[in-house]
Amino acid sequence: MINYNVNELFETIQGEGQYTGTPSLFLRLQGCPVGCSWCDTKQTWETDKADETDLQTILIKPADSPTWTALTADQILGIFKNQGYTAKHVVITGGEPCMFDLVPLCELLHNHGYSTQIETSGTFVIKAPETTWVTVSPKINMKGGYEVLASCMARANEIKHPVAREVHVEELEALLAKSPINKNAFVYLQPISQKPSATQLAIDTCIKKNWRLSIQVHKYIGIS
Ligand SMILES: C[S@@+](CC[C@H](N)C(=O)[O-])C[C@H]1O[C@@H](n2cnc3c(N)ncnc32)[C@H](O)[C@@H]1O
Ligand SMILES: Nc1nc2[nH]cc(C(=O)O)c2c(=O)[nH]1
Ligand code: SF4
Ligand SMILES: [Mg+2]
Repeated sequence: MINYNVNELFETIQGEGQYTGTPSLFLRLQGCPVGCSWCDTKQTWETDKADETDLQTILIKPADSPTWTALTADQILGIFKNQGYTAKHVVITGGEPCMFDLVPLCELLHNHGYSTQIETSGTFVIKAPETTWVTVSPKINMKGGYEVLASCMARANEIKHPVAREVHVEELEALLAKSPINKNAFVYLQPISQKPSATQLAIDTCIKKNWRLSIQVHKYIGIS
């Protein structure tokens, strides 16, 4: 049975991409080797045995921390059912969730009436059912290898690319030119860290390219 290392589990409103505004159960998995300099969840990078804790500590986490607990798919479903949550959309993020085989977890959730979405960097093979909504935020020139990234791009329901400078737009254009995406997939630009110059770049480029804008709504309204 697969153990998923869980950093956080909470109910909120999806703040990014196509599902923005959707009440969602967030499952943040521990571990990511990619190392983006601007990453807003650096507390998830290392899976240190000394940071292993119990479920109650994870459920009441008051602030970002590297603590995690190992849970099976059945335990995660049990928590979703027993916590009094109303959201029926589950967002699996991290860290890098595709370090885990997400098929058994997503299938179990689908069988119990939940929809699922994963947020991934495109640096690991995506192991999730066909009906899982896949958000790929491609980590270009990072560890992982091009073949994996290309297969993730082809699988994506949406591409969501963080930008702060023109070079980030150019690297996405270069990737899209050599790496086909689904004809129904959406392309989003997301300003890095709410910087006004990044937001302006994203606005201007989205209008020019007919792409979509994803601002991290949760950060503007001060929710997790
Ligand atoms: C924290 S990552 C976790 C999932 C996965 N590792 C990934 O990168 O997609 C979730 C999303 O937040 C984005 N992100 C991370 N730090 C950001 C920042 N400072 N500003 C804007 N977006 C950020 C990522 O690119 C990704 O789309
Ligand atoms: N509200 C909210 N929406 C989000 N969308 C993607 C997030 C992430 O950290 O992956 C995130 C998050 O941390 N909070
Ligand atoms: S891949 Fe995702 S979690 Fe990993 S460092 Fe980059 S933004 Fe952070
Ligand atoms: Mg976040």
